[in-house]
Amino acid sequence: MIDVVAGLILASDGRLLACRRPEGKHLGGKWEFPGGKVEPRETPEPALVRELREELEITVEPLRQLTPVVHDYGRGPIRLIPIVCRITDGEPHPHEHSEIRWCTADELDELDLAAADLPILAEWLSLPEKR
Ligand SMILES: Nc1nc2c([nH]c(=O)n2[C@H]2C[C@H](O)[C@@H](COP(=O)(O)OP(=O)(O)OP(=O)(O)O)O2)c(=O)[nH]1
Repeated sequence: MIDVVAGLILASDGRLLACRRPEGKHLGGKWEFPGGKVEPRETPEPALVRELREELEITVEPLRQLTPVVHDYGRGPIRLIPIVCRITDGEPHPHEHSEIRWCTADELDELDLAAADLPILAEWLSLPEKR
């Protein structure tokens, strides 16, 4: 099982940052919550901080973890670990995505998200307090 962290980056206005995977890559054109694979002997929160520095040039503070989702795209199972976080330093500049967008809950619902992200969005939308 491969562990992948995904950051639900929460802005002060309640929007979340959605990122689009580049064409040509696995799941190209799909939207996701940015993050990546957890390395051996790494734990999810430091992995998220590392990945978001690399991908977006931001520093984040993890706030809380939501329910992990196990999914198989036909290349073996991944465990997608969602972590709500906020930016403590920097503005997002995409290095590995074709597009990034701050989205309200309704806007997220309209995006063509990667399949493994759908239960994560559903949990987020169901939370009475979005923080
Ligand atoms: N980072 C991230 N990956 C996700 C999300 N949803 C989702 O299904 N994935 C999948 C895509 C990949 O199969 C896997 C890890 O993605 P990655 O972006 O870290 O790795 P990668 O591009 O090097 O993946 P790969 O092409 O080598 O498979 O998790 C998500 O919200 N964020």
